[in-house]
Amino acid sequence: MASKSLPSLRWGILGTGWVSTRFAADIIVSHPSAPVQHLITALGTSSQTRGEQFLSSLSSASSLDPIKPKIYTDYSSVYTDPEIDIVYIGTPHSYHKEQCLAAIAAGKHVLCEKPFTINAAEAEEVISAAKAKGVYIMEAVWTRFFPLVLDLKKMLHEDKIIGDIHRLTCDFSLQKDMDALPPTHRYKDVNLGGGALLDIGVYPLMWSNLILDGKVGVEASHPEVKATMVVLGGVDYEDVIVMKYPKTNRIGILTASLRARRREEFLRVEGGKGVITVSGPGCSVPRKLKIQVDGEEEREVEYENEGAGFYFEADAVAKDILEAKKESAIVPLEESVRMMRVMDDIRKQGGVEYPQDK
Ligand SMILES: NC(=O)C1=CN([C@@H]2O[C@H](COP(=O)(O)OP(=O)(O)OC[C@H]3O[C@@H](n4cnc5c(N)ncnc54)[C@H](OP(=O)(O)O)[C@@H]3O)[C@@H](O)[C@H]2O)C=CC1
Ligand SMILES: O=C1OC[C@@H](O)[C@H](O)[C@H]1O
Repeated sequence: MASKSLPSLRWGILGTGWVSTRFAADIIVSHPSAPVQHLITALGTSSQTRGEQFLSSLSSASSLDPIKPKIYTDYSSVYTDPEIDIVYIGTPHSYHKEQCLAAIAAGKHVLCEKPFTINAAEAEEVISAAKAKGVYIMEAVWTRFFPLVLDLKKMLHEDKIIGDIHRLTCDFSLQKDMDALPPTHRYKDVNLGGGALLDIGVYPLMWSNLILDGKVGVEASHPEVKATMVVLGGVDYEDVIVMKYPKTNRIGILTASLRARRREEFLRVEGGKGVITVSGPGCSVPRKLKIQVDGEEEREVEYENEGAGFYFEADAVAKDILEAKKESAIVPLEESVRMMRVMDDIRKQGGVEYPQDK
């Protein structure tokens, strides 16, 4: 259990699906560096049964004490509950905008799953509302908070261990049986923001910006983007994206697929003095660096963490809120808008249009 002397951050979780389950399980376990005790105060779900299943699935249910989460079968009760400080949005992409706006209007802080919204116009609307209300909001780009990523940034950009970075390749593929999924599945339904780009293509784009640009938000430059997609039923199953960063003279080839085999080694960065590759169970979950520097013995660095590792981002959010910040320096709001603009451009080139674009 977390020390009783820690302040608490009271979460309301929207949606009881895949990511909410993992997020909740990770944050209720106390970690030595946690700046707060994370408390899950309430769930918003479409059904009482799903809410109960969600709570019983949390492996260490005892650490949910001293507060037993309330189950609301309407999401709106989460926004108005005075015992909630922050709303975590773990629902399909197309709900993000309206749920962010509703939570903000109720004066709650927000951590919203990636992609932040469906397009840049929606992202701008949410950010304006959060700024007007004076609440904290962040897109849950959890990968940026892994210690491996913080170390890699230092190796590449401060210590420059592979010299000038020239190019990278990055892939995120999930081998889904797309034919077997119902048309209403969030991977397939154009009304839910279906397709590979918004769901998993966001991660290769994140690595590309992180490595080839090195800056985020207003400090980052505007890359040139060329893209093509395989579009079936109105959504992209396959994406190939070429990124060029004129300011740094770096280039990247990014791929995402909902029907190709997952690659353990998903990222390769090449520089003038060496190569670094990154592997893990998914492009979102980096676990191992392989470092090859010219003239040195190759070495591997493995990173382990409890659970999936969502507590790194949750702790960073808690720290920001304790410090009365309104946005994250690691995932600033302008970076989320920039990502949405790049994805708008990629979709335009690839031929994917959502109802929200009209
Ligand atoms: N950071 C990360 O690693 C990950 C992030 N994500 C992001 O999280 C979001 C949710 O993804 P994921 O958890 O995989 O999705 P799931 O389909 O597993 O869960 C989504 C939940 O949202 C609620 N919901 C509300 N309306 C709908 C609807 N029309 N269709 C389906 N569900 C609905 C349901 O909860 P209920 O019935 O309880 O209301 C459902 O369980 C996405 O935006 C995705 O990009 C997803 C996976 C990993
Ligand atoms: O963010 C994600 O990472 C894991 C994938 O399985 C999921 O579809 C995606 O939303």
